[in-house]
Amino acid sequence: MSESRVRRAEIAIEQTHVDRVYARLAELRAQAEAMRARGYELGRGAQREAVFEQASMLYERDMMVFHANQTLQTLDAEYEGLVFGRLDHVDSETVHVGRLGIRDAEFNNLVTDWRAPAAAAFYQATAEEPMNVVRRRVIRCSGQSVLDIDDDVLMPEAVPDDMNVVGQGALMAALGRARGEMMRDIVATIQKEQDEVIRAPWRGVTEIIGGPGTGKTAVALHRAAYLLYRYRRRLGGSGVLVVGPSGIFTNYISRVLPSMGETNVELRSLGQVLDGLDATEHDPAPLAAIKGSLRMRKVLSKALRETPPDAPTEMKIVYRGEVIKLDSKELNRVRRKVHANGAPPNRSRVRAAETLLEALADKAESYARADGREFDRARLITDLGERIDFHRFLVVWWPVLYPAQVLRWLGDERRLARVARNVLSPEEITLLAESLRDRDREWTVEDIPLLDELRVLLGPPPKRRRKREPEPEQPHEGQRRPDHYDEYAHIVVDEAQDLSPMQWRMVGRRGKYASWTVVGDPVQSSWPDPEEAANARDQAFGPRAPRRRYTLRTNYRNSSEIFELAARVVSGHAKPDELPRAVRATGVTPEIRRVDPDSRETATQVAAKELLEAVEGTVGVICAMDRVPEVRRWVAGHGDERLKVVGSLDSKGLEYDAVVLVEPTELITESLTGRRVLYVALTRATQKLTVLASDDDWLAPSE
Ligand SMILES: Nc1ncnc2c1ncn2[C@@H]1O[C@H](COP(=O)(O)OP(=O)(O)OP(=O)(O)O)[C@@H](O)[C@H]1O
Repeated sequence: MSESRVRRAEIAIEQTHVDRVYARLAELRAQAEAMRARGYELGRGAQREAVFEQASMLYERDMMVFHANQTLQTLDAEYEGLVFGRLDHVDSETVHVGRLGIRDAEFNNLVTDWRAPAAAAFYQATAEEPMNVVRRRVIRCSGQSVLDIDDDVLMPEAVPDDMNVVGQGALMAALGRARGEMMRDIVATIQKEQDEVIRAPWRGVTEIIGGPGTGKTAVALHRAAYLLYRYRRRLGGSGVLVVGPSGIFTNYISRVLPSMGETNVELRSLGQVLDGLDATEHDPAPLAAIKGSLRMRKVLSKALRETPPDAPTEMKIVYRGEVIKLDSKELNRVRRKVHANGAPPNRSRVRAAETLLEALADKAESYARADGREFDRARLITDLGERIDFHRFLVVWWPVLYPAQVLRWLGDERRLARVARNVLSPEEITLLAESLRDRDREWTVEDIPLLDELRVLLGPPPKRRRKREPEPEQPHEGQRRPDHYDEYAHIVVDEAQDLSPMQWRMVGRRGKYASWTVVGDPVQSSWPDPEEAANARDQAFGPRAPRRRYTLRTNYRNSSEIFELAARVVSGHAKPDELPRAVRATGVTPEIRRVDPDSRETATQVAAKELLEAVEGTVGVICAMDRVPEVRRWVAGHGDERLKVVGSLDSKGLEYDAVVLVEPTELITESLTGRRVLYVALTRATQKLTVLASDDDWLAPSE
């Protein structure tokens, strides 16, 4: 038989199996629907029963509806190719591997979940250690149709006569495929070194180190899916948080987990970690360095002890015909005394009232003593403590403080200089005050950890009393995170090398009892003080957390030609063994075009057009952050959805079929860690790269 007929015949065999799987899926769905309906029915019946039966029926109803909903949620996920693999074992047993485990009515496995131990050989078997697998087959589907198959023979000596082997290289085929706007899952082609990381124990801290394109992000997301599958009880309730560098990035990876049926995962960019805020803009590098440094803790904790700008500087209250007065010095003394207790200000209202009353009593006592009068201290304290004018004063003198308000106070340079004395330099104080002064300015990504720090330092504002409304009766729809609960059971931090110490504190707060998967490439780091960040990071993990570290060494993204150029640019900043090995040669070398500044716009338009024509998938135009609006205007005319303009810092973690890189030297000069940012930008393309440069500085051997 010719190769193509064999292939067609084998595809037909797999199609028959896939058809059985979908038929069974429809049955399971119908059963789950019926169960849910029965559950509701039971609930209605319960209302007529005596209290005891009622309670047990309602419980049963809740459980039925809960399980039915969970099953439906799993069955309804939009699986891209439910079945994607098959193992033929030496004893002729076959196992189909998929995104979900499905059994037939007799409890035989139709599909084994990729995360189950029985599927591990799909990723771990090699020719050296075949784990009794004769043939490993990758099945590529679109919806319910089998498009293609690809086989690996692991035990050539054990191939039976009637076993056909088709094609070769599912991995290379996957790597060469066009990229879309969203990252895809890699369940069908996870490599052995990656699988080890995915299935590593859940406790403690799992660090994934590796160069660009080594699949760190993909592996971390698959690990989250794996952990949720294996430890659903432990992790399901308080959930998994994935923190990425930018909104563009979290959007880019947002389809991966749902495509594996996992929805109990929260994806947040660093600008979104604090509930209710969504910062996207970055501060310039020198300012970001100040705001990210641990020194800001000192500044903030001093700032909130200051007198609020609008607070009265004097208190006068009339008691029994006499005016008792506290001047600003005396009031400040009272304030200091309350703060000396160390409790958050929003929790110190009562103490502030008591201390103020004591100060008023001291004052009145001194007047009385001077006049030789009798004085009833306890009486004065009780009387004044009940007076409305005393409380009116208290709410403006010791107001409830909100993080945004306190941070804005520091826009007043004199105030900032007072609280940052000996902590920040005068230049730093000027720079920071200037950035916080403008009230119309949106919060930046770097402001968010400061606001979060203040949130904790200030304590929660007292709750307004509201009339309690009865909760509407609802059967619970599965394990849900409680609202406003900001702790997680597992936290994945991507691009961890860039987190500032203050950002580590913010993320650490959400994982006091969590286990961690931390992803990074030290060579891509854009944070200037790695040691300070490492300490903050260790604090976030907790001192006793067991740690394991994995290094991924194969670059699956870039063609070897593209990666060679990137490696050259960063050579002075990385040890040779820190750079990964790109496995896919395309024969297409990157193009470096010399453009003078006047022709930049046209050159960008031309290069973008060429690349859009040359590749099937996405094209990214990467430039310095400052240049983004201008470059967006230049290429707006293309009107092609596949074309995206992105600033250097926002390009982290993303990838495109082809990239136009505009003025590489500008990427070096705009950031504190220069060449590393350029290295990131140069490693975004899978197939083609065009660099437009008006100078050669970026190519010069680095210091
Ligand atoms: N085993 C695999 N099979 C198929 N594709 C893979 C595999 N491993 C990685 N890839 C692909 O390689 C590309 C790079 O992966 P990913 O973005 O996870 O790398 P990264 O290490 O996080 O990169 P960077 O640090 O540069 O952002 C992605 O398109 C991913 O799907």
